[in-house]
Amino acid sequence: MSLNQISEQRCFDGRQLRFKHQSAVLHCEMQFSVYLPPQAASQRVPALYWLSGLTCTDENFASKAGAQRIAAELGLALVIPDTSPRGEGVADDPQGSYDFGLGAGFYVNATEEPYAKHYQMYDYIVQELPALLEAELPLTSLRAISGHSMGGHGALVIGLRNSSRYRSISAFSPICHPSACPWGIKALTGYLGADPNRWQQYDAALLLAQQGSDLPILVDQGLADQFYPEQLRTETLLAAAKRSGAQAEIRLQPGYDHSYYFIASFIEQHLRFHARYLGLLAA
Ligand SMILES: N[C@@H](CCC(=O)N[C@@H](CSC=O)C(=O)NCC(=O)O)C(=O)O
Repeated sequence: MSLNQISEQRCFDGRQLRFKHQSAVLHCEMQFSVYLPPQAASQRVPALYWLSGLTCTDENFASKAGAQRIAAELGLALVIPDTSPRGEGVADDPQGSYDFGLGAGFYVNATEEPYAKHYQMYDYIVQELPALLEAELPLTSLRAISGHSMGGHGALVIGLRNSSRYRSISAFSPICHPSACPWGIKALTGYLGADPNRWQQYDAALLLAQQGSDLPILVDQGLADQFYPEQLRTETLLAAAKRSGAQAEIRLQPGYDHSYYFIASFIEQHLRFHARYLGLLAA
């Protein structure tokens, strides 16, 4: 067993678990959380991968979103990775700011020094973690992907680029067009270098406009979000969906901000959306 369990709590007759493991891709020890619904005691279950935002660890979503009750009802596992590599020797932002480096891996494979050795979060989420978890835990290979803000960007990019590995994509308040917002430009320059041509593979609005989507997409964006529209650029995703004819529902929700109160308000709808495409609910 290459997973070391750190903690366990009973939750809606299922198990809220936390593990650590040595990541070969990230070259460091990582922690992540998993919720196993009660059905996982007797059978393998599909999983929703949740990618969190800037400053988060694997604990924010597990403790704030209130997703476990519906996940237990549906028979859906929740896999909640950390947001960056961690530990001594992992380079951070030189200024120690919250939007780059530790807690801000942006789900890319870095090519620039001193980040390239550890900041390989794209491969960690797409390849290493599912392979590990499907070998060690009662999970099927049916997956969906979702996330918030930086994690919404990660979910959209990873889902769009890996349509054979997921059944559906959703996002809350995603950074839609990182090539053209302050958070994104800082991160993509730092991890990938100054050439914007290298950023396109990690830009959901550009990917969606160019290739459309083989997967259904659900996005919720609060209209009282302090980062909307400057950082999130939701209008670019709306335009890309329209242009490509993708099966994308992008909802603007009056009064909601960027917080986990917003996520908690709509997470049930996102879980039921994914459950339909994972075969857990009638279409
Ligand atoms: N500290 C920053 C804002 C940090 C922040 O709002 N983080 C969000 C995600 S933002 C995009 O990726 C978050 O999820 N925080 C954790 C939580 O539990 O709310 C600032 O001061 O502006």
